[in-house]
Amino acid sequence: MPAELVIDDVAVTYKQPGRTELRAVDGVSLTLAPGEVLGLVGESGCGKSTLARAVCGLEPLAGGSIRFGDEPVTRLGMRSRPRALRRIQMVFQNPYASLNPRRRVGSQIEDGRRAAGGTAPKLAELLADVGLDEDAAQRYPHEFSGGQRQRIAIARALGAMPDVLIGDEPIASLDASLQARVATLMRDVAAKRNTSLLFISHDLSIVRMIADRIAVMSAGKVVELGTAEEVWARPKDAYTRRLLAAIPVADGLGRLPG
Ligand SMILES: Nc1ncnc2c1ncn2[C@@H]1O[C@H](COP(=O)(O)OP(=O)(O)OP(=O)(O)O)[C@@H](O)[C@H]1O
Repeated sequence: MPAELVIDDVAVTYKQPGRTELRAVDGVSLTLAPGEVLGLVGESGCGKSTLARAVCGLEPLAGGSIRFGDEPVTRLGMRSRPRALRRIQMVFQNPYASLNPRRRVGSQIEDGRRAAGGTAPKLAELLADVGLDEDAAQRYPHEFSGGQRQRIAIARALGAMPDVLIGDEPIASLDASLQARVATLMRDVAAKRNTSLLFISHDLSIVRMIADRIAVMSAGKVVELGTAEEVWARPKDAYTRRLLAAIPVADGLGRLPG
C-alpha cells in the first residue's frame, strides 16, 4: 500500500566559498497523499529543484526528515536509501540530457522496468500510456522531438512503478503549444496508477490546470499552500499575488487575477 510522502521541516544548505552557507531549502513541510497532484511553484532560485533533489536522495538533508508514513526515505546528512529510490522517480527539465543518445529507447525504458522487478507494466503498455507507437522502442532519442523525448522519460520513470513521480520543470524546455499537453499527460498517467505527482514549474497557470493543491515557494520557504482554486482565486500571500499578476492572460476571458 502506498503511504503518504511526508516532507517534514526539511533544510538543505550549500557551502559558498568565503560566505555564510546558503539555506536553499529552509524548513519546508509538505505532504503528498497517494494519487495526489501537488504543484510547486516559485521564481527561479527559490529552491524548488533543491527540494526535489532532496526528496530523490540527490541532496543530503541539513535538517528535518523525508518519509513514507513511518519509513524514512533519508536521514540527516545522508542521501536516500536504495529501497526508497525506486519509490520516487524524477522527470527532469531537459530530456536531451536525461536520455542516453547511444541507447535505444526500449532499452532505456527497460532500465525503469527492471527497478520494479516482475510487477512492472509491459513496455508496450508504457509506450501506449505516453502516446508513442510500439516501434519507438527500436529507435534512438535523436529521432524524436523534444515533446516525444519527454514522453520517453515519463515512460521510463513510470516503468519503475514509483509511488511518487516528480516532474522538475518537465515542460520548461518544450514549445508553449506542447506544455499543457505534456503536463496533463503526466497527471493522467500518474492518476491511472494512483501515483502521487509533485509537479514543479514556475508557470502557475499550467500548474493550476493539473494540481489538486499548490505550494508556493519563495527564498527557500513555502509561503502559501492551498487547493489549486484557493491559491489561484484567493491568494493570501503578497508574493503569490505578484506571481499571479505576472501572468499576462489569466483565464481565457482576458482578465487578470485579482
Ligand atoms: N549545487 C549548488 N551549489 C551551490 N548553490 C546551489 C546549488 N544548486 C542550487 N544552488 C543555489 O540554491 C538556490 C536554489 O536553487 P534551485 O535550483 O533549487 O532553485 P529553483 O527554484 O529550482 O530555480 P530554477 O527554477 O531556476 O531551477 C539558488 O540560489 C541556487 O543558486
